[in-house]
Amino acid sequence: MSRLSEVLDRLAATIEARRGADPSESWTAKLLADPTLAAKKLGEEAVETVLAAALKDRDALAAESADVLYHLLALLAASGVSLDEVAAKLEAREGRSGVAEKASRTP
Ligand SMILES: N=c1c2ncn([C@@H]3O[C@H](COP(=O)(O)OP(=O)(O)OP(=O)(O)O)[C@@H](O)[C@H]3O)c2ncn1[C@@H]1O[C@H](COP(=O)(O)O)[C@@H](O)[C@H]1O
Repeated sequence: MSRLSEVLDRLAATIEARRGADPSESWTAKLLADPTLAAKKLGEEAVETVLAAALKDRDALAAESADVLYHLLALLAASGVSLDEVAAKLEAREGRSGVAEKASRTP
């Protein structure tokens, strides 16, 4: 398993463990209690990621990417979408050509 897979697994478990925790003491618990807030924060972090890339700021790009991954995991947990469901979507795309698929959808 890659280092990223391992840390994401640990983070997902930490997020699950925050269910029912006091939102005034845990940002994660606050996101879990409010999927709309989680979606908004994910959008903000995505924009900050795009800006970091545009500025060619490698360190900021890595840091903002970490924010995106954390907030995506929190949004999925808040919305009741399991990581297995996301994995199934990715698995279904394995081996397919993105370019060919896009072309087949274009009249
Ligand atoms: N990985 C994170 C993580 N990444 C970001 N954040 C929080 O997400 C919030 C982002 O909000 P803002 O964008 O408003 O804050 P900001 O990023 O400081 O502001 P900008 O620099 O973006 O303007 C901040 O409060 C960060 O602390 C995180 N909060 C928690 N975790 C993980 O979740 C675990 C549980 O933490 P609790 O949330 O405290 O239970 C932690 O041990 C970490 O592993």
